[in-house]
Amino acid sequence: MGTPVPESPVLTARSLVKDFRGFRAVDGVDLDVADGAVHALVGPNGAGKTTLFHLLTGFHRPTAGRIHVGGRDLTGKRPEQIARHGVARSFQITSLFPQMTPREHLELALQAGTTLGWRFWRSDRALRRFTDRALDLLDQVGLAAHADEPAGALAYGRKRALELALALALDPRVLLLDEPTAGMGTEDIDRTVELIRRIRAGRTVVMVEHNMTVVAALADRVTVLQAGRVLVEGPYAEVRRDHRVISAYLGDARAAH
Ligand SMILES: Nc1ncnc2c1ncn2[C@@H]1O[C@H](COP(=O)(O)OP(=O)(O)OP(=O)(O)O)[C@@H](O)[C@H]1O
Repeated sequence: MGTPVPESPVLTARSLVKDFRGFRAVDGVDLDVADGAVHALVGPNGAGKTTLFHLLTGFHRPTAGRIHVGGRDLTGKRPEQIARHGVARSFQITSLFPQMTPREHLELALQAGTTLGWRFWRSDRALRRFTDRALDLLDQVGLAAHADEPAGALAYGRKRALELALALALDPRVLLLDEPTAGMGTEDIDRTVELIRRIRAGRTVVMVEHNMTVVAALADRVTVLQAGRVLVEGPYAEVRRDHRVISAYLGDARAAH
């Protein structure tokens, strides 16, 4: 019997750096996201969470360092190339088309994601397949009853649920969520936590999240960033007790609420 091999991470970053005209927003970050985990990125305002998120999804090119997904080096790849390797991110509401219905958004996303040719997906059978899958995804995020309303008329929480469904349309192995509960009231937050619990099955979730109750409810591991660096990394229960985190982040957050 050999030594047990530690669970291999699905997503890793090594010595990741991002400079903006001389300002170092991400400063040598190492990150290991375990396969199947919910991994939260937290930290005070300006810590570099969003910049790191953009680096991991190819929306920013790193100044230095490397990013691997499933053992493959994807450093410097474009967002669509990274998406093709099973990494999808939630999109912001601003990317929704107000006149289009949730079903139409999903059908479009599913069509765009197919490798089948134009002729194929114009056939009735193919279109029906997209419609069935679109309705299935809308059902998963609790939007089945709103499938045919204009997206612009949906309540805020439902728009965010539609963003999630759009990311799920790619059936990603790794799903990155940018502040999934930002701007939500308690009811929508609870619903979103339940939703993430459901959709995490069979995939890995990385989320930037300010709400520590949400982090506590969902995250297996937490990386705390401060001034572009990893301050602490570990399970939430340990991280929340770490005195450096309490003073750098939780203390600030408590003071602010
Ligand atoms: N495009 C940019 N150009 C210049 N500076 C930037 C740019 N994007 C981010 N920064 C700076 O990098 C630092 C980290 O920003 P980032 O948005 O990643 O932090 P954050 O942890 O996500 O903060 P918040 O919680 O407020 O969203 C900040 O000081 C910010 O002003």
